[in-house]
Amino acid sequence: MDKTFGHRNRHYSTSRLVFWSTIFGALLMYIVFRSLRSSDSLDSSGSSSTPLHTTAKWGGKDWEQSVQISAHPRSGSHNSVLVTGAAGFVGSHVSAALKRRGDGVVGLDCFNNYYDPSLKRARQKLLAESGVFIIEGDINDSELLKKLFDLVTFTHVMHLAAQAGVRYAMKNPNSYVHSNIAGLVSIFEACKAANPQPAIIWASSSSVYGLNTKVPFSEKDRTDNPASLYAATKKAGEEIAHTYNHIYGLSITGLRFFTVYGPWGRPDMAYFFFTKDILKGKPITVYEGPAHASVARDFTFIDDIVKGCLGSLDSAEKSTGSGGKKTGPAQLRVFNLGNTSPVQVTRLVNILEGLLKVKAKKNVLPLPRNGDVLYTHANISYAMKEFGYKPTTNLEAGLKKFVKWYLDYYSVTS
Ligand SMILES: O=C(O)[C@H]1O[C@H](OP(=O)(O)OP(=O)(O)OC[C@H]2O[C@@H](n3ccc(=O)[nH]c3=O)[C@H](O)[C@@H]2O)[C@H](O)[C@@H](O)[C@H]1O
Repeated sequence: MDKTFGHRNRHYSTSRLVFWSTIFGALLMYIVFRSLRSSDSLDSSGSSSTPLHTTAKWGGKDWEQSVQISAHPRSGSHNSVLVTGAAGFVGSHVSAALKRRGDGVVGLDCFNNYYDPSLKRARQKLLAESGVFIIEGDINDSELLKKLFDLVTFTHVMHLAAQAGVRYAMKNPNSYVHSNIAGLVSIFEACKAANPQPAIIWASSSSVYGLNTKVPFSEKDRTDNPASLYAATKKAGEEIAHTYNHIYGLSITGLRFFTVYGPWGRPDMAYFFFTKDILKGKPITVYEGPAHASVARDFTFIDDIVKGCLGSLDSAEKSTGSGGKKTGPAQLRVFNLGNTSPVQVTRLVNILEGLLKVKAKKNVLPLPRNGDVLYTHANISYAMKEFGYKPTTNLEAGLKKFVKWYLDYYSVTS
């Protein structure tokens, strides 16, 4: 009996072993598959098609205390600012500048993997050392936003979180809808429901000018022909801002940034990966327009952009709504924040070759139909008049500061 059982047992235990090992194997495969998909990091071509937002965790007594301490302004300042995208390029520089002058600053960032998250973590660490707490969370998390507005009476929201990048929009369109449309509405919804309502300054883009031929670009120009989904989501953002201003009395200022560059920049931008590839001896692709026309950008150094962001914040009027109703007309503005002197991309490469002391290996290709435009050029007279915006760093000087940072950060001996 025992034997049979034994035998059966043995037979039974063998079949159980096979059964459970099959289950376990399948489970293991599933876990590996899921973890591969969630850590689906992008190669430089940005091939992932999964939305780049992440589910993050927040809350608890310690967390609430960190938020309130970080949001508290130093004496002499009355600003408590929520900076979304605070671990990003512009967001981290703006957060540091606000904190330096005594404003209370709380950051919010989803730390997605659109580009190397370790760069975002390094920015987060630097900001933590100056007393800026960055919450890991998604701007679409309305629960989180409500909690933040319950904890802090924010005077301003500097909304810089977005899915950036003109060309990547063709690879992962959902990420642009999630961050630049749904995310913007989520922020506006939280602000409209707050009492008192904050004033909002948010990142639009020079790309809204799209295929316009009248240069330099002025805020009064029509922006009806965006050339990329990225540009279209920013243009849509400006229309959405108009409705939240009109209905709820939110004071809203849109900032059309013109190809921002500088230390702690974005690895997905040409000046950054050109530097990396030139140092590695890898070829770079330089686009050219029809009839070999050179492509140009009104490259704007990050320190000038920070001045534009703070000037916009300081000149923003209060919102006029409360409890979801407006009590009077509210301020609605859009500013060009550029350098007013476009430079050809070929010139950018020459400057980098000089700074890096390495000759670039260039492949010249026609500008692909990937959403890129031939040129940008900002008319900044409106921002100049409204709050004295005045860029002071030209491309040579700015790239010198960027290259110095790059060589140090990646501890590359040039
Ligand atoms: O002003 C903005 O609102 C946008 O600025 C930035 O977009 P762009 O101005 O396109 O910058 P970027 O990609 O660095 O290409 C620079 C130049 O290099 C050319 N370019 C690019 C890649 C390449 O391989 N070769 C090349 O010649 C390319 O044709 C272009 O002429 C931000 O990414 C975007 O998020 C948004 O903020």
